[in-house]
Amino acid sequence: MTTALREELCRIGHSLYARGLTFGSSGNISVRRPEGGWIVTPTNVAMGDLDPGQLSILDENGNWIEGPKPTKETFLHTAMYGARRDAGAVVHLHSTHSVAVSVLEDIDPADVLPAITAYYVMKVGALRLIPYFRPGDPALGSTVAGFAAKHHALLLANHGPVVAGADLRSAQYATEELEETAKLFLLLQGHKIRPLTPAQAEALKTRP
Ligand SMILES: O=C(O)[C@@H](O)C(=O)COP(=O)(O)O
Ligand SMILES: [Zn+2]
Repeated sequence: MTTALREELCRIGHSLYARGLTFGSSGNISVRRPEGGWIVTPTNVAMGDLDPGQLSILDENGNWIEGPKPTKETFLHTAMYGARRDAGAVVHLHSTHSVAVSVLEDIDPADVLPAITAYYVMKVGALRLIPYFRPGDPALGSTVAGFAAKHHALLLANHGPVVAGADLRSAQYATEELEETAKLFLLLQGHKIRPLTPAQAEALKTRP
């Protein structure tokens, strides 16, 4: 099982990198292990170079116990899991349009992007903006912990998205949907838009 999870994590990292959704050695991914603890990406490794045999292992307390040195955002991932007991995976990227939106003045920190499409509402919901912290600053962990229970998708100001999902695929797809919606939002700047109404958005919470 762990071997399959390691391979899946790397396949997703390679795919994200190949499609230009994160660059250089930016971004990090983690997944919960069925036997306890987490598999996380090592620090300073490009998503395109992830190797299933070279991933970091954390125990159930978030301590590094095996493999190469984990991402410097380990506390960010563990803060997400701490607040969301149902989360099985977390993805953080530097996807361009999401980062661009994170820099805009006059966005609503409680709900950064309008409900442009149904798919966005279903995959992301209310996107919370987190104030700027230097990457790797442990103070980011406590701030994130305060919002993550209500929001599985967070946008770190002047940095990028962090998204939790039930499993790797869910976290990946939600992060990709966030990036595409950020792109649409930027494309629509200067245009009058007609987002979904609150009633239309609310109706998406129940399955047809
Ligand atoms: O922006 C940063 O520096 C980190 O958040 C990041 O994306 C990559 O850091 P590592 O995972 O430690 O390589
Ligand atoms: Zn980052």
